[in-house]
Amino acid sequence: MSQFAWQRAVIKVGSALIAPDGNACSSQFLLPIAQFICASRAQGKEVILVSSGSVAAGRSKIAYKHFPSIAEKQAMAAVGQTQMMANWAQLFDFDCAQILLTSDDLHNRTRYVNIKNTLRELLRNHALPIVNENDTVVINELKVGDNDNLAAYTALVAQADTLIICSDIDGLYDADPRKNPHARFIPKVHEINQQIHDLAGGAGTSVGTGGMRTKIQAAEKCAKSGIQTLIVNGRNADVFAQLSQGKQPGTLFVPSKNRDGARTQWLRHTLRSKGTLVIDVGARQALMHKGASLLPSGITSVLGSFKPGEAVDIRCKDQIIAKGLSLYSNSELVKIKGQQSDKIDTLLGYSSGEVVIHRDDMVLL
Ligand SMILES: Nc1ncnc2c1ncn2[C@@H]1O[C@H](COP(=O)(O)OP(=O)(O)O)[C@@H](O)[C@H]1O
Ligand SMILES: N[C@@H](CCC(=O)OP(=O)(O)O)C(=O)O
Repeated sequence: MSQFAWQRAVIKVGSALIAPDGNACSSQFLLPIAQFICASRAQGKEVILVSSGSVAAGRSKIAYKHFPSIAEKQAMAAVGQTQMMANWAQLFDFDCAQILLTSDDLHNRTRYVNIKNTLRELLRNHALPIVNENDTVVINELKVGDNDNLAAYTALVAQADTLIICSDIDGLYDADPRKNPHARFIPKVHEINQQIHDLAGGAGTSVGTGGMRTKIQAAEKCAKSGIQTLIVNGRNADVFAQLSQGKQPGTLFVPSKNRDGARTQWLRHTLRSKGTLVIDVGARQALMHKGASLLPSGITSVLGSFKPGEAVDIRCKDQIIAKGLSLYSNSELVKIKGQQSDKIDTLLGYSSGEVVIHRDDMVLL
């Protein structure tokens, strides 16, 4: 079995472990995880917990008909969150700190910095941060939506070196083992490409959200930032004994060698796009394969409302291929799209440069 080393980890625990029967908290699977956290801290390692389960924990407390509405689920989360926190807190003899986040918080620079500072202070004071999505205040479009991606964002903000996702399955298989009994286990993934994304299916139980699909997305975010991700079966106590001995159970996603710098990370993960530039196939080719900047001539349409300096998605046909900072506003781009760069001056009466998005201000997605 391979060795597994880390210093600062985000450990994500899914609903299936917090509330295994789907409607109340249980400590059944949490004890080995808590023991592992304590043992790791005693070795000088730092841990941040991302814990799901508030909706499942509060399910039996809120009346609903066949399927709970969004408001009913939000009420379940509000009741369940305190129970989930209490469930963890009883397993530790140090302070637990509740952090509830939304996607907005992670995409706003001031809030992002505040989250980063709070996490740093909590770790410095040996408290255990326990993060969940703030389900009360978000509607679907503004949600991170699943705690796998929330855990990846948390690992980025906290500058962790490792993300450990504790699920109800041993790791990644080449098909969902709940549906295909012949699925084969994959212990290590060196590159997260389309083929790996295609292996992943949805949630395995009614309490899980996102399934393996969102775990691979989380692993990809981390890999691009130099963070390793391990998916393990949190129902198997032996997994945590192995981790404590520095061994690697589960599926390890090796971090990318060409890790993003801080600016690229900011562009890729933190900045929220205010609009979309649709480009033609020639421009796509130039961006994807020639390292080119985006010129007005390759833009076929402009969507959304944005100012110069704001982030936009770059789309070709149905695929968003890149994101970048536009030097021009949407109304300026409507006038210069499809035109040669030397016409910008004449069309606008001024020019902010011959490119619309400079290569240095762009990330391929
Ligand atoms: N290729 C795959 N390999 C392993 N598990 C998969 C795969 N595709 C889908 N799954 C499903 O993902 C489930 C775990 O995700 P999920 O139900 O969201 O749990 P969690 O609460 O841990 O996030 C597994 O139980 C399994 O059924
Ligand atoms: N905020 C939700 C998290 C939902 C979620 O992502 O669940 P899971 O797939 O079990 O990690 C809750 O606490 O119920």
